[in-house]
Amino acid sequence: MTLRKAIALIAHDQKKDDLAAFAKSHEQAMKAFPIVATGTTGARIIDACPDLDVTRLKSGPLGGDQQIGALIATGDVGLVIFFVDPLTAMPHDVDVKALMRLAIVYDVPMALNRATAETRLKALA
Ligand SMILES: O=C(CO)COP(=O)(O)O
Repeated sequence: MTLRKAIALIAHDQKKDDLAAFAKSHEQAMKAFPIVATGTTGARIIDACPDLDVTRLKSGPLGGDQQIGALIATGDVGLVIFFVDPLTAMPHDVDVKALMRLAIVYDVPMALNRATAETRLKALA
């Protein structure tokens, strides 16, 4: 991991199109940061934004959310953008909750929808 803290990108399945479009429209701003992403989300971001420096972790249900939580705990993540699907039950809901908890514990900004993500990226620029 570089000295610059990473932006973590995560999206539930129903929100992956939205996050890929969001990343495309903010590619320039995000290019200055290493990106970490859960597995399937990361593949979508790499497709949409080939110039971004994306490290793909495990898929969310297989531990990817927890890996991002661990990176928060080690101080390697400076911003989490997580497009959450509020209408679908997830088998790994406890992992998502644990990730949110660590973002709170370590006071790392966590954008859970596009409107918040826009404000956070503007703040970074
Ligand atoms: O499930 C997720 C977040 O909880 C996202 O994982 P994927 O990016 O692998 O779909």
